[in-house]
Amino acid sequence: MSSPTFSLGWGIIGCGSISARFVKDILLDPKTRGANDVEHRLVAVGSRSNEKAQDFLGANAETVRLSVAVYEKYTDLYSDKNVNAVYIGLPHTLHYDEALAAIRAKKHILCEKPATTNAPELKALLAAAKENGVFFMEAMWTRFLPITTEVKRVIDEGKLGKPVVVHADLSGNFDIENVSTEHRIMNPLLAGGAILDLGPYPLVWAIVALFEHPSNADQSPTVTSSMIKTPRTNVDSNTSFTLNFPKLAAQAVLSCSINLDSFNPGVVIRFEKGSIELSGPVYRPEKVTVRYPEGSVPAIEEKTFEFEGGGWHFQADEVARCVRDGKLESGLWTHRKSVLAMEIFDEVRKQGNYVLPAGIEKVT
Ligand SMILES: NC(=O)C1=CN([C@@H]2O[C@H](COP(=O)(O)OP(=O)(O)OC[C@H]3O[C@@H](n4cnc5c(N)ncnc54)[C@H](OP(=O)(O)O)[C@@H]3O)[C@@H](O)[C@H]2O)C=CC1
Ligand SMILES: O=C1OC[C@@H](O)[C@H](O)[C@H]1O
Repeated sequence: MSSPTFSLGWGIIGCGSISARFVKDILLDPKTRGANDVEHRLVAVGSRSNEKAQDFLGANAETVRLSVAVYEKYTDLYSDKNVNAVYIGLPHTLHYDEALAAIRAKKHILCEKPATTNAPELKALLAAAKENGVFFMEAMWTRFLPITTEVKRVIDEGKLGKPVVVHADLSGNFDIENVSTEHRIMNPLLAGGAILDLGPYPLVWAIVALFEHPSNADQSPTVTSSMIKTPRTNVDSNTSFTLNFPKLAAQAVLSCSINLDSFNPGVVIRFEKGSIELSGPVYRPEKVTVRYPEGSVPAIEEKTFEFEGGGWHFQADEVARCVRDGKLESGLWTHRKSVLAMEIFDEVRKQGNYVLPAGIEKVT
């Protein structure tokens, strides 16, 4: 007899752009992606504006047919007994306060990237999650894509030998000469700039290929970085950071920009005996090209990954499975990896002298 499907009730905080994409994905039938064991219910949304929440629900053909509670105060959503897990879709600087409030209300958490504004905030959140016995995961959706599982398979198979260098970039053109200085990408009060918004994606590929490598033995890399800031608001427009993994004798050369389009391939992982290239946006690559050592048959292998939806649902399935199984963290995107990411970003900001306005970092 097959096990019953586990159903997770979601409360969404913030009716902005990424929340809309996440909701659209979780309302797709999980069977379209081969997930027969979990399903998702949209139970409630929290927005500072009731009108905006109604528009948010009205914009999605699926949600108009559902009965979804709307809360104008985020804290009221945390008290809704029907909400099992809260998705935090707010600008970076609000992740800490809102996740903490939801944790204290005993809700499981999926929190957008970067998990917090700095590492001390994240460590405090994780301690609170542990104390309250709730699951917490940073929404690093790229780690849960089928293409990422394939990249791991190729690395683990060992035909390419040891990884030596990872090159990865994520750029996005936000028209920074003209966009409002209030926009979250420009506004220092919302920790704007490239490193915290786009940096998590080149970094995830360094974590997949190098940090997770068994020979790295869980060692944190050393960090060297450089930043250019936009004179309009002094947030970083272009940042490069290099990570050295001494145990592996391997390096990641990573970058992110908010004033350029992305380029292809955005990720190249070079090994002793071959390479892996990923094309398409580095947050959701579509094609993987593996170049095997000379004489291999085949010498080159290409695979394209397609699925229904945007790809944010795979991480939601992970949350549902972990909650079902009583886990407090994911085994794939662990607390350790989120803390590592925040520690790297803290160091990059320190070396680039990117100081956030007083009071923005709630724990220092
Ligand atoms: N995983 C992914 O692919 C992506 C992740 N992100 C991450 O998601 C987060 C949100 O980004 P995004 O959805 O693009 O941002 P948006 O600006 O589109 O939405 C953020 C929402 O937060 C709420 N909010 C509450 N307080 C504020 C405030 N002071 N200023 C602005 N908004 C506020 C608003 O919702 P309301 O008014 O309804 O309360 C707003 O709509 C970021 O941390 C970003 O890194 C972003 C894009 C893609
Ligand atoms: O997570 C993200 O991915 C895509 C980018 O355009 C966006 O700014 C960022 O937050």
